[in-house]
Amino acid sequence: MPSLEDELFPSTPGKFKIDRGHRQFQRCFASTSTMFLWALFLIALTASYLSFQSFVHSGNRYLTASWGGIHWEKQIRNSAHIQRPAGMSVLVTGAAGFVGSHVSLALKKRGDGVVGLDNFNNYYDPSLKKARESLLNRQGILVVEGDLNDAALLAKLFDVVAFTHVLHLAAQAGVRYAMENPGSYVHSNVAGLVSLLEICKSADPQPAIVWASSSSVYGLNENAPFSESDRTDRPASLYAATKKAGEEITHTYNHIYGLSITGLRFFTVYGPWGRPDMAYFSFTKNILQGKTITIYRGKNKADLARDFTYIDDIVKGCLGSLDTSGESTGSGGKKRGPAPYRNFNLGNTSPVKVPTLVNILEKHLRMKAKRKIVEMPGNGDVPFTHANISLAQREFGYKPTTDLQTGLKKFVRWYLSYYGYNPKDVQ
Ligand SMILES: O=C(O)[C@H]1O[C@H](OP(=O)(O)OP(=O)(O)OC[C@H]2O[C@@H](n3ccc(=O)[nH]c3=O)[C@H](O)[C@@H]2O)[C@H](O)[C@@H](O)[C@H]1O
Repeated sequence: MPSLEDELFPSTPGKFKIDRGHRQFQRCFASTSTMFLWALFLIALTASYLSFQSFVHSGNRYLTASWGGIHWEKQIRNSAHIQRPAGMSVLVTGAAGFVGSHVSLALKKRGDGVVGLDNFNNYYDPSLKKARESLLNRQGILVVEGDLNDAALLAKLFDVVAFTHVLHLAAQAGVRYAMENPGSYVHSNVAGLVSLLEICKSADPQPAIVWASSSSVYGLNENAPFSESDRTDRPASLYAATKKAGEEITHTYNHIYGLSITGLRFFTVYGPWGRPDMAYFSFTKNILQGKTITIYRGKNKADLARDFTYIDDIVKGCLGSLDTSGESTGSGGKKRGPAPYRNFNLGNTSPVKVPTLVNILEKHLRMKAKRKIVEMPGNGDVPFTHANISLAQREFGYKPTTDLQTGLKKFVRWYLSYYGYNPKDVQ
């Protein structure tokens, strides 16, 4: 009997004498088999294509990802290592940021384990973030470069370390920038927050979460000082709206999954290693460079005022919140009982007018500012902020101790040394 190959491509046509019926049967059989072979061939081809694609995809991840591997995991474990009895291992998001770097150092200093996460974006000079990272590295704190929205990275971090706490400070900050780049607020403050909470809720054990909300949630509230029980449903900027959304989103995760949540409403935090986009920082830079500074003024020529809060006081507030956070009750995505849900004001309780802030800077810099006073543009600013801190005082003894004069003096000293000014030339 001829082979199928012979039948398809006979070497000597007419070699075989086959009767009609038999020939028809053979043709039919041959075409079915051919189709079968082609089908097999196509399936094999598709399978190889798909596995090649998946190889390329995963290969790319391993080639481009800045994380992963045995050495990396060892570094993470070392960084998270707890060195005091009953200490905590904390994942600090935004660790290369202003507040994040200060709190990370304070945690490490008292013997807690710290792993940082930061995307080092260029909202402001990333070299300042890198300089803060170097400080952290010198104290044995690793800062992983990555975004909150990278679920695979977050999951991996929780695979490697059973974090007891997450201090979530990574965010798109800045009130006025929200009009320029609204998407970045949604990306970090809403999508990024949910991405982080998804991992935390599934973790076993679940960590307790302390995160940065903002005084801006009070928006158009006119009760002074601002209390946690005041209305927060009239935000004046998209930034404020995303922080308010964060408070609602975290409430949901507390309610459904038993995550312990503490939101901290920071009031205009300032100090050494601060954020260049903030007024006290950019005023300092411009005064030193002899440039004009723009000072906003409210309705009826009323000066704007802020409850400026010094970084060391904020650090104490963060530590107090972490220490009293209580435990999450769920595990692996299942709630086992009610967990704490808290929001606290962390302010200074003594608002200062913006022109007074400028007077203080002039005194420390021994230079006169060139002032331009303009009416507050409708860009999300609120006329004043003022914190009532009695709740945080009661819960964890929060008591700010640095006034604006003292705090700005420390900031100016840091600024001059960091940017290489000779203080004698300035002061
Ligand atoms: O507590 C918060 O939750 C927020 O605090 C901070 O916001 P703000 O209180 O707006 O601080 P900041 O920009 O320093 O402006 C201070 C004052 O200077 C005025 N201001 C500002 C710029 C300028 O050129 N001129 C001017 O008069 C301005 O009108 C204002 O009156 C954080 O940036 C924010 O991320 C968030 O954390």
